[in-house]
Amino acid sequence: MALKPVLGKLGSKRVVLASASPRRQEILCNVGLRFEVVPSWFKETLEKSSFATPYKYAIETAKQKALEVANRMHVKHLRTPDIVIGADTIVTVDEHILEKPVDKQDAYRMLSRLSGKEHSVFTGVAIVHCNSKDNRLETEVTDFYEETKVKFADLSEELLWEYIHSGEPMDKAGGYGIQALGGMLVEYVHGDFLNVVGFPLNHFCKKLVELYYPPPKHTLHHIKHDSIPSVETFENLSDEESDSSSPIQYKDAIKMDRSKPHSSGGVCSPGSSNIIKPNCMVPVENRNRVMENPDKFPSKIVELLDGFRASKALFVASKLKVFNLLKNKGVLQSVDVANTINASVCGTERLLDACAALGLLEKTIQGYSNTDSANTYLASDSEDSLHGYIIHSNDHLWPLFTHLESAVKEGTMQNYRAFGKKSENLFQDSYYQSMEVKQRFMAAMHSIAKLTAKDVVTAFDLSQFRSACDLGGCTGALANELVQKYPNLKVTVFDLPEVIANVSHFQPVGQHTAPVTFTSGDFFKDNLPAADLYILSRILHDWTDEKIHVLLSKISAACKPGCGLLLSEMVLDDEKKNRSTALLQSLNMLVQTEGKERSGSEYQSLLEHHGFTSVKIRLTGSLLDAIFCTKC
Ligand SMILES: Cc1cn([C@@H]2O[C@H](COP(=O)(O)OP(=O)(O)OP(=O)(O)O)[C@@H](O)[C@H]2O)c(=O)[nH]c1=O
Repeated sequence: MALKPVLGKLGSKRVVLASASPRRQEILCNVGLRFEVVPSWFKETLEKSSFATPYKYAIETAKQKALEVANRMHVKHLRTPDIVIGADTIVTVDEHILEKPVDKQDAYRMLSRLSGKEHSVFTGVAIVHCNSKDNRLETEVTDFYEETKVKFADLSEELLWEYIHSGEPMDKAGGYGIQALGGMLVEYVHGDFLNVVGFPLNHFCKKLVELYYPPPKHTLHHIKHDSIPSVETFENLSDEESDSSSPIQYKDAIKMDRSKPHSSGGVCSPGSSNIIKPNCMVPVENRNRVMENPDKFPSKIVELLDGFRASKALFVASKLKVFNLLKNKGVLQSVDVANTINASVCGTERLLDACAALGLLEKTIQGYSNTDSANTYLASDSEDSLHGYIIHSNDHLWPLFTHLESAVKEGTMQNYRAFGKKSENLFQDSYYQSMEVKQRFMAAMHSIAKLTAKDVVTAFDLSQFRSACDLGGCTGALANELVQKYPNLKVTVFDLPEVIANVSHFQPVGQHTAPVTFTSGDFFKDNLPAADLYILSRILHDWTDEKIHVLLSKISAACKPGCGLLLSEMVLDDEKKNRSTALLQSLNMLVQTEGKERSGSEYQSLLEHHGFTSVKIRLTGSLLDAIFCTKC
């Protein structure tokens, strides 16, 4: 395949898209690029008049977005990404730069300016290569821009307002979306259509070729097609060569591999499903889609086949406290590990080797030691440990998943099959039936909440609220993060009495912020504590739509106009085919609860039904996304 090597070069790298734009995510997803999404917090406030041309402004904003994410990820001691991609789209007309409208009047001003005229859409893109040296972040930035000209038809007042009331303009530069209803306003497009949508894919691929391969000019062919912009093929690029760590190294030039089956040369054909056509919704490919070349080894399928073995190796090493031992002792031979954990030498050696091959441990001639991420996330006594969730996965989720087939056939939870107990009252019967199970469950929820809380509380500006109530807030991990970020906020955690009785040993020590208050009760039965911000984190996914309506109507009744509601859940894409972690989590909800994961539009319609408006969704790139709305 001629196209694959270009993106294939990024296959072994940790690529981060520093953008909350769902369109950018779709465009890159559609071509099979694997990446994480970490939206940038950079505020688009650069002084426009200080830039000689609009595109320089777009490039600089794109650069600042990407650098902010690169720095944040580095500082947070997450694994520093290899590449961060940032982009910024602006519309220019009559020497004015139009960004996203702030309200409907602003959208009106923008669209009436564009009416009957040709304007330019610029997208600036920054590709930031990151390198962590002596704990310092080094970055190398490559940037470019693309311009597309678009002409609008004359827009009547009626059409204009109808379009504005559709809600489409609000999160889009220039106040329109050419890929949807906005396409109906357009007379012509000159240039790259995807550039208008938010990401100049063709130019991006050319940049990758420039970065990773010396372009042998004589082999570039141009293909023209009526409806599609011309595309240069990259057909003599092989994806078999070793990956160079620096993209700037031109010397490891690509070699033609004529022995490999080639595509017929047409990069984009009219029938190709990866092309976004004007006025039609973009099909989103699953980023983890099993794309195998049948002539080659089916490595993706084999990886999936192995998945359960890898999970179980992690679970068992965690259960046997191997990571705690190595954190304390540094480096040990397998025999010493075996003796300490009271296990066979031959079994321990195989487990340690598997963990090393999976990247959880380092293996040297001196013996085995923890990787940095094992020290941070796998040792049970670490601040950010995931140990609780791992043990919950082994002891609770694993038995449930062995009954996945029955769950799929019957469409119901499998608690009875897995544990011999009916779950009439889900939490009481499944998680709080014994002290041991309850503590394990709380530790699991605590570790996930700690891992995700910062992303959730910073997804939206909540500084206008004075009191918050985290319904089902369990150990208070999210609440504690909230009071750190908003010291003037008084936060109450509301949860079942069994939970509240056990929260004390999960509280942070030495924290100098206002304490969180814990109140016991059942949010389905009891009155809710008064607050001007309610929070439901990983709650709605436990329940059916009917029960969600009961809960939301109670919250809605407790809310005065202007009160906020913050949800955090894994949000599925609307077509439910793109976010495999969230889709697997939905299977996870099937085997153990009445609930499921939902898409952004599903949450939106549930919320709007109860008078919550201005529903905003932030994909955080972490394990939990955030949804915010206000009571009107
Ligand atoms: C003209 C046009 C724009 N857009 C969207 O407008 C946003 C631009 O804003 P941005 O500041 O570049 O990006 P963002 O959405 O704020 O995301 P981020 O990268 O996080 O700053 C992006 O979404 C684009 O798709 C469309 O979807 N269709 C169109 O026809």
